[in-house]
Amino acid sequence: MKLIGIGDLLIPSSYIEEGFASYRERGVTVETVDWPLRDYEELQNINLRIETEGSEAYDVPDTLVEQLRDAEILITQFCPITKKVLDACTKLKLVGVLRAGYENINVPYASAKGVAVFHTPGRNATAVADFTVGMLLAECRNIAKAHANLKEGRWVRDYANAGAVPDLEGKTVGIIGMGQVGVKVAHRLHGFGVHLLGYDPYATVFPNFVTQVSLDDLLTQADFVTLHSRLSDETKHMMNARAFSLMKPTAYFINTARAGLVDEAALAAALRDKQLQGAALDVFEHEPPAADDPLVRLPNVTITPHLAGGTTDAFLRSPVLLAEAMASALSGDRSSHWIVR
Ligand SMILES: NC(=O)c1ccc[n+]([C@@H]2O[C@H](COP(=O)([O-])OP(=O)(O)OC[C@H]3O[C@@H](n4cnc5c(N)ncnc54)[C@H](O)[C@@H]3O)[C@@H](O)[C@H]2O)c1
Ligand SMILES: O=C(O)[C@H](O)[C@H](O)COP(=O)(O)O
Repeated sequence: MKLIGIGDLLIPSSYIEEGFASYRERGVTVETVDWPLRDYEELQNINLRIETEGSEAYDVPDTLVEQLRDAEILITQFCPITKKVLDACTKLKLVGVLRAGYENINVPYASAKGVAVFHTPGRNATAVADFTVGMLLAECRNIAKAHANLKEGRWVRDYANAGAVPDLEGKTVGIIGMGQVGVKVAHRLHGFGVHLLGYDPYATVFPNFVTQVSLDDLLTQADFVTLHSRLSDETKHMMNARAFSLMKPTAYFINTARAGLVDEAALAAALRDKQLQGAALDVFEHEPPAADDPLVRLPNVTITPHLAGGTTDAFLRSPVLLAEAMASALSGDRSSHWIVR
């Protein structure tokens, strides 16, 4: 069997080779190629989504397709596996995507050809959970704003929340979405002595120190609301003007998940009108946001450029997790719950 991994800027070929090294002992030839992208900005500017069969925005270069032809197993992170790739790779049996999301894979077309697609849920949940706690503290304790000021030579000790700077201990944190990231955020914050509320209509198991509540109860009671659901038609703009109006005027909102979960205009209005104390955001509808975007300009917002999932450990771990998940499939087993169905 031949496995070909497509390395990119975030998960290079060497990480894929390392992650799948044990496959060599199982008689699999492991080769890698590089997706010819020049920089990370180019990656962000390519529309990687394959909405439906036949509507594929990205034309995989012919030179790359030629290098993939012999693959029986293809591993990719962001490189789209389009109809063109799937038609060219006539021996293909398995595709592994080094991400939780798989919108860059033409899953319906792969399935129709009998090719199983694996994904890697939770691969960077540790990274995002750590970062979320950092963002929460950064905003309510003005860490990033003070750092920026002092770097510019300004000794500023009062910020938008002057007179209302909180301790975490004893406060209430509401977690929306108790999946891979949400649960890890709960475990981290438990150590701060906060009361934890959780809302997730689909999660079956909540940690025993998280009280399961309705979304409205969470929004009304929490001093901090942190968002960790996945973006779907159902969750798009779940944080809208009504949701922000339910929150305490002293409360903070943190989003390290997806911008589409939030009505950004409603959030900016709530922050400007002091319906909310502050926000910390890692994700934006337009990345990068315009310099005059209110969420960039407002004084009660801490912002970062979509950094939450980006630890070296997460990038190194992704091929290892995927290799473990796909191992039983080498002998034809198609029962893994990491197969996209
Ligand atoms: N900023 C970054 O760098 C970065 C990196 C990785 C992941 N993410 C994002 O973080 C978020 C969480 O990722 P994850 O791995 O924990 O996903 P996950 O799929 O494990 O968890 C998502 C949870 O959302 C829940 N959910 C679905 N509909 C809901 C609703 N209507 N209300 C509340 N909860 C609902 C699901 O039941 C699930 O438990 C995702 O949006 C993901 O795209 C961001
Ligand atoms: O940076 C992120 O948000 C994610 O790591 C990236 O966009 C895709 O990762 P996924 O959630 O699909 O694993």
